[in-house]
Amino acid sequence: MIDVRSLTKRYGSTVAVDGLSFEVRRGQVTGFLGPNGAGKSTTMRMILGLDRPSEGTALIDGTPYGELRNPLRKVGALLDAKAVHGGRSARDHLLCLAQSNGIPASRVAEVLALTGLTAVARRRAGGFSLGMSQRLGIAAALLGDPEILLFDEPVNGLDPEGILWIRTLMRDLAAEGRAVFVSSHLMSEMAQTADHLVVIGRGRLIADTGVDEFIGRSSQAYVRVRAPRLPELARVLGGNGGPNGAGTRVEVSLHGDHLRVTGMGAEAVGEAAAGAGLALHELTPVAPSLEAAYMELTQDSAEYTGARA
Ligand SMILES: Nc1ncnc2c1ncn2[C@@H]1O[C@H](COP(=O)(O)OP(=O)(O)OP(=O)(O)O)[C@@H](O)[C@H]1O
Repeated sequence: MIDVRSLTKRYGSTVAVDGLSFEVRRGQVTGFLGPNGAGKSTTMRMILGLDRPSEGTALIDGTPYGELRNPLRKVGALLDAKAVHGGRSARDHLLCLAQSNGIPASRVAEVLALTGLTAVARRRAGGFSLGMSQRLGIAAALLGDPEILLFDEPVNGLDPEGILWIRTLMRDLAAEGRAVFVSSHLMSEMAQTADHLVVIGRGRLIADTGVDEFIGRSSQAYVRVRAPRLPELARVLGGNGGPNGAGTRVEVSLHGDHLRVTGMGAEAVGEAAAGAGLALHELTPVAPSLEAAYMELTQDSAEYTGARA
């Protein structure tokens, strides 16, 4: 697990990261979202011991990265795909990394195969396309078979096939029980990949929430519910009413044969119905625009925003 506590980083008068606290757990993909300049890369660099925090801590299973005995076996990271010695072949680059980290050379062929690079393994990494470089960066991250993985904007500049590949890989790694922490400034991308979201703006935490709750909390999203005993269900949900745990008002309105519920996620609606012994015929989370939910949340915290028309 990654445990970030009151993490702060100042560069002169710039506060890049401001009292950030969150956890990244095993078995799920945690999306790290924020507008450009929000402090995502700086946070990742501090987790990896590449930058020293001004205040606070970032621990890997209770230990700072710099004190891990076999860091590559514990944590794999892709920060900058182009940060590879261009003159070496992909295979030599990985062999070198394996050797200096006490990882058996046989693992190199495995990660080359995993990332689809076997056929180009003897080619110079300097001549690789961005997509191939990303794959090589990911191969390096996987070399030590680590339990924890960090990817900084891994799909930047990739074609749809590359994006799908990375998305599937991250899901598979989480399904194997690893902690996957991946940054992005695009909500749409994370919505399809992440289980959990840590959203920051101007270095501060804005939301630390499951993807479903995040969508449910947006004012634009609602849950569509059909049930044989609609009026009763409306009373139960409305009666839950008032501000819910997240501080949002629950609103229930009747639209023909169904209810629209805002301020409550589908899971909560289902459980409230079950608690009251009411059957459901449909329970559909409707998110008109995830991007809009994200914009709504981060608009005040974007460092660089264009002038509004
Ligand atoms: N070495 C540095 N010296 C001075 N300021 C820095 C340094 N590194 C980052 N910053 C500043 O810290 C803030 C956060 O930057 P960071 O790169 O962490 O954001 P980010 O969320 O990763 O953004 P992006 O999506 O654009 O990469 C920005 O204002 C940036 O200009």
